[in-house]
Amino acid sequence: MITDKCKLVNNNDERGNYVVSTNEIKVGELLFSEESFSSIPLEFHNKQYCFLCCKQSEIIDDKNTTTEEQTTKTTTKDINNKPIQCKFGCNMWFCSEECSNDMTHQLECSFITKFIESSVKNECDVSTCLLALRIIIKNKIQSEKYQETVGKLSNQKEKFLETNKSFIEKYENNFQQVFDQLKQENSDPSLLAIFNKDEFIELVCSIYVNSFAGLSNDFNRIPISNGYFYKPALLNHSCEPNIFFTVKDLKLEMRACKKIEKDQEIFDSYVDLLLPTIERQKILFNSKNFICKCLRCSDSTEGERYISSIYCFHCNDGVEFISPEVFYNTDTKRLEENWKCSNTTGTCKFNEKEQNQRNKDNELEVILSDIKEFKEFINGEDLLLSNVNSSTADQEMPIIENILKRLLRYERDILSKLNLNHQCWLLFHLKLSKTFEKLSLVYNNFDYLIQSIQHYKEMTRIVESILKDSTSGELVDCYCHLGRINEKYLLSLIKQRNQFIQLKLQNKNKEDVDIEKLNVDIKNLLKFINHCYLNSYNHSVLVYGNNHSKSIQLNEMVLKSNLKSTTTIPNSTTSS
Ligand SMILES: C[S@@+](CC[C@H](N)C(=O)[O-])C[C@H]1O[C@@H](n2cnc3c(N)ncnc32)[C@H](O)[C@@H]1O
Repeated sequence: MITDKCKLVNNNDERGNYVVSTNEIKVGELLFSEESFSSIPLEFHNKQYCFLCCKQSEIIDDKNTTTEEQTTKTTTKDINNKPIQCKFGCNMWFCSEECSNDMTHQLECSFITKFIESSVKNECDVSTCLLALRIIIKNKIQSEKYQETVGKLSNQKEKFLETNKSFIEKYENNFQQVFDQLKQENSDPSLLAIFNKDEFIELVCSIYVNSFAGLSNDFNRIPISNGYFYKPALLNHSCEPNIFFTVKDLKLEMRACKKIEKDQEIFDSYVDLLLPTIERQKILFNSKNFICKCLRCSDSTEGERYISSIYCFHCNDGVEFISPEVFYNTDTKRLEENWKCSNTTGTCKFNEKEQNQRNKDNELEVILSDIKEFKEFINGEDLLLSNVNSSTADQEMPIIENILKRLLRYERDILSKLNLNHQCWLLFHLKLSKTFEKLSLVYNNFDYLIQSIQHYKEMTRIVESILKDSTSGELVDCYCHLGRINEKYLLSLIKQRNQFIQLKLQNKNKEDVDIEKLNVDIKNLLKFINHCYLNSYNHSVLVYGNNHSKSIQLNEMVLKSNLKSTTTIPNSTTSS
């Protein structure tokens, strides 16, 4: 038994050991709560994250500006905890004296700068190297705990040697260079004796396969830490998982995101579920050494999600789609796609061709290359948008207009050929929603906000249809943000209505404005905002639990936007 709800099953096939439930588990029920053996913040130079416990503290910036995200993560306790810089030499930041004086850190301190520099030079992942270093030291201090937990995780080095030998060599070189340098500098031999290359490499492989990312506590969910846990690492992967995990500081919690029957296998997901099959499979193959055979991966339509599907250019009826089946080619040793049309009547010319010809079809190749170009374009423009503000807007506007024009051209020429759930549509709606929201802020313009809302709604629809019957952190964020942008729209509407009333009172209103209709619109909008926050809250309680800061915050937003508790429609100065 791992907990009272699940047990480990020993198994020798390629999937290895796995975990099954011992009872029926309801959606939202907590399966595990475990503190990591060791963790490392990803932004290790940033004073906002404690280098030891990864806790995120609030930094009040010099200009005293508070963004939406900053507000969400502020807590009174955090503000009181001023970051402390390491006094042993590495200059990292800690949340408290206790963390900065920790024995593990004192022992690792003199290695840190060298490991960072060498890892960058050798193109090794710095956080993985720092985490391996910390685990080795902690193993010496808490060897019993190590042996009983993470020390039992299966060895992953052999699999990496089989599939990715150069990966191992890269990390071996890195380790060797750091230690040669330390020896030359006459570092304390008793300290150097703690480390050996084999243990380091085994840990690096294990961290790649078994570690868990902690995401920021705001609604952007940016990866901020890498943690090494025991029980959670026993779970196998599925692209249709039945649990959702969250990491906060050092603690990982897993909750059921679907109902789990007794004796059913428990799966988490090692990848972003909004990605199409080929991208998920590449990540799993390259960093976790296996090919996923779950139902979603085995079906070219991804269980009718159609994230990679293209309208069939032969059937041309808007009903049939060409979709890829992903497979591992043992000759090329690569993951490849086999394309096929969904038309089963035998009338599709695309399907009449041999598989090889289908994959090399000219028209298909053009669309796939267009998709690639579109994705490169979408990923390249974020920086520009984040820099725009009212003072620079006039200079930036021509560039933004150009981006919008290009996006609309892509919509007409490329996206119109893709299923409405295609990954490109998701990226397109997200990008346009962000762009219009930014523009509405800079120009205080109503129409931009409406467009931003429309695109975000469509994006939320796609996310929902990908996640299907499952609850998830992504849905918490989607509904919360949808509520937020609608709230901005609500404020604009109220402001407009109040202006009309003022003008009417002064008999200056030349337009025949229907104030009653505006009031109904405002009421309906408030209802919709409440519905968004309620949805977000309901998902949050299931995936993060009642006491999580997001659930508490969302509960307040639900109450605030509840029409029944709001006796009058809020005016523009009191509502927020
Ligand atoms: C975090 S471990 C999970 C526990 C593992 N089965 C064990 O015995 O230690 C991840 C490794 O398990 C295997 N694995 C996990 N999910 C799998 C799946 N869906 N299909 C095949 N192998 C899988 C892969 O070898 C992967 O690198």
